[in-house]
Amino acid sequence: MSKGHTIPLLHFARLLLRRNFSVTLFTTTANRPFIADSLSGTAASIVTLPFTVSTTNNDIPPGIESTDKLPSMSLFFEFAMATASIQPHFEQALETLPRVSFMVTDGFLWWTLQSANKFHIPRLVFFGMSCYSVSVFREAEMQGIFRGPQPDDELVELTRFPWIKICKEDLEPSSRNAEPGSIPYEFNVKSVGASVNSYGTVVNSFYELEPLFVDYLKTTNTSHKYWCVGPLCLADDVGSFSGTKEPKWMTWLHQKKKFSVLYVAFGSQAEVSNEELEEIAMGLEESMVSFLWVIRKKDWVLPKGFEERVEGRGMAVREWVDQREILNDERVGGYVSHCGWNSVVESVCGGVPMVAWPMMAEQHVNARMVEEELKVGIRMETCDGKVRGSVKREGVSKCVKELMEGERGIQLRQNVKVLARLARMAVQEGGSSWSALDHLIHELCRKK
Ligand SMILES: O=c1ccn([C@@H]2O[C@H](COP(=O)(O)OP(=O)(O)O[C@H]3O[C@H](CO)[C@@H](O)[C@H](O)[C@H]3O)[C@@H](O)[C@H]2O)c(=O)[nH]1
Repeated sequence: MSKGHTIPLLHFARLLLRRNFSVTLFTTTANRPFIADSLSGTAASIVTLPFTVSTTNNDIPPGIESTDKLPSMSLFFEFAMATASIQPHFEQALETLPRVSFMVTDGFLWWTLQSANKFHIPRLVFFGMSCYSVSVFREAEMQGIFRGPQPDDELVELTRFPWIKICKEDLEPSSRNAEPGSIPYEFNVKSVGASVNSYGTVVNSFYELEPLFVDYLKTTNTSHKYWCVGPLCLADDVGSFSGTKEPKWMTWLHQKKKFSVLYVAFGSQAEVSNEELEEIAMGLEESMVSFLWVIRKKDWVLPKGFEERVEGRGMAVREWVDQREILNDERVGGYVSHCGWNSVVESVCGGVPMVAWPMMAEQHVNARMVEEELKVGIRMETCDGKVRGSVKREGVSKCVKELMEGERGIQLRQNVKVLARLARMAVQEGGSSWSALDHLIHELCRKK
């Protein structure tokens, strides 16, 4: 019930359909059109379950069934906890299905493990995170870094991976400071507990991207399996989600030169403040680079005269775009990204280097991976150099110029192109992700 989780799961469904599996998608009323649209023309069945949010203080208006529609992401934990009301409907529907080989459910829907156990169906978890971030969080947790006495922004070396240094600020404050008994704490305990006790995890990644971390997860927890079957975004032809009429931004993009356009977008749910939007606008204007900027916020007004001043060179849109199509266009030469894992993977597959500007969830650790481990991006400069420090127009302008016009940008583009090639090889017949899916199918279907 979050676009960043739904989209890769839909791609995974396509992979299974292509291998002649019969696939049933469970969703809720308001989410059904998105799912049905994405899977149109396939043989997937869709089951719609009712969802009524009932929270203690009624902060979540009725009819909200996806995190990108929440009035504020601070309501996320209440929203996620409320999904447990779907469980009886889910189980009723499971009773009507023919024999099920396995279920793949979102890591946030912890209660699906109980249902899976009741019906003797192996549950595979999908969290949508990289093996790098799961490994880093696990090691940091075991070393007690997030509860240590050091200042929030002091970097601490991971004993297991000594070249990686992280600080408390790399973990979301709502998780770091969650008190036992609080909703965030209970939610984390439930979802992590259910995940650990599930049969295995499906990962939207590929072995060659992060071999050390895939091996680490596989060897440190032998009772739980990991299958890297990605990049899942390659399961679908680019552009297959779009309608028939070319959107105005694609027509605009098609008039530009190779590698000349900077794409700026922050995923489906990050909350960018009005002050930050103002700094982005002014930074992009000052940089003189050509840009395509997706502003999700409907009620924020662009600075006076901005559109006239950047006319021809820059375009700002508020619609839902086909991001994969944009990142696969050779005219796009850089991406200012919040580092949601899907966006990182899509950027890698498109061969597009990044300016990493993490905002929430595990994105700060993803940003470290992008810059320090994969070497396919630079970190957005904050005014005080701190991980969660504020970003000003000078930082925006400097970083995007470095990416689009500097020597470092050229090197990063070369690095990411290598990974893009490896990504394609991984999903081809005989590639690592192809084989991982073979093993998954063989193991779970033979088990039945
Ligand atoms: O206009 C838009 C906006 C988004 N997208 C797509 O939406 C997805 C967004 O996913 P992601 O980049 O991962 O960002 P979030 O939506 O913020 O994802 C959440 O889920 C991810 C997977 O768990 C986490 O890595 C993130 O931190 C978390 O915020 C991607 O496939 C984008 O291509 C579009 O196609 N068009």
